[in-house]
Amino acid sequence: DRGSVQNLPKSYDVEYLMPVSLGTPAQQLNLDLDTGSSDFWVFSTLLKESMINGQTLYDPNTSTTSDKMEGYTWKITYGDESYSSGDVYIDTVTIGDLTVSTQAVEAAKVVSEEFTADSDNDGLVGLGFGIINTVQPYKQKTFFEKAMPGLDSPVFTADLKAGAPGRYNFGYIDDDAYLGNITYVPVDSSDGFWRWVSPGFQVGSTGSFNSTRIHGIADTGTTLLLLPDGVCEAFYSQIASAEYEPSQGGYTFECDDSTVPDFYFGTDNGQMIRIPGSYMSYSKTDTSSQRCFGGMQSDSGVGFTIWGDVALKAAFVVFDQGNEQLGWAEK
Ligand SMILES: O[C@H]1CN[C@@H](c2nc(-c3ccc(C(F)(F)F)cc3)no2)C1
Repeated sequence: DRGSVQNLPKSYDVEYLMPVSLGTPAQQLNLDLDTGSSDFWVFSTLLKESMINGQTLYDPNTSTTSDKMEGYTWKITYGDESYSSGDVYIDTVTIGDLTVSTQAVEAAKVVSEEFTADSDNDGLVGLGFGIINTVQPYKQKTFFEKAMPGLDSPVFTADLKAGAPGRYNFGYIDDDAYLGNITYVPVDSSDGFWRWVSPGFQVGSTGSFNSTRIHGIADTGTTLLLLPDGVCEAFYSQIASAEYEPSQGGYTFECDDSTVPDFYFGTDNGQMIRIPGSYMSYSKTDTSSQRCFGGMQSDSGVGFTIWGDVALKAAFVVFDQGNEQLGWAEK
């Protein structure tokens, strides 16, 4: 079996949403696929009105295939301190023609103000590893873990694009979606993340390769590229107008600065992925100024590197759960 679904970036590629069908008759919601968490949760009719702001709600009571998991609850907090919690139902879920008939659907009863404010986002599909699922008393499998046994191949792929629709595929690798070869690196899933080690980085096409092992996770749900301070300093030192502005929350530079270099990160045996300099001007810091917030920022607040959308949208990425490895290819 296999599936394929288009993903759509929101403005500034802050997050990528995909259509998902839940229940019978099908209820279609737009969800955020997040490889950095492992809960499948949705805005639902269990929410108070004050927490809803245009989102599409999953209504378990009108689905003829839903069953409430009595006594089961969930509560999750994300990297930006946003959170949600609620009850759990079993129902059928279809993503890109791939159906899981008994998915644990976590129906929100409470969401934080950040989720309420994000009116396009109807919930998250966590495709990290199930050991970090938050459902109590017994954790539940991710959509991919439920689908995996029936798939042609135990993989899903992420093809995120800058300011354009991309695609998530399940169960197969589309050889027309990338250039050259896919380089695989081992994944340590013990903390539930897609954690891998990059051998180093290079700033600019003429820069030297810096061999320094960078431990981090591939996280489709994080917008930016969060890297060790030394790497950020090496990159921003090459940009004439770059400043570290704690008041703005990190590195900024003039949006029209023509000295912004490309950034390359190593995967394995000499392969590097090139992130175009244009991906590094994330957003205007405020309406008046012509300064942009950098797409690369320090990971010091997190404790490990996060290869978020700024990096992932430069590559074709294979999340190979069957073999616990990540595949990287140029595109
Ligand atoms: O926790 C880590 C796991 N992956 C990262 C992640 N963060 C979110 C998120 C999405 C939407 C919102 C909100 F809508 F603005 F509230 C907040 C956080 N989704 O994945 C961070």
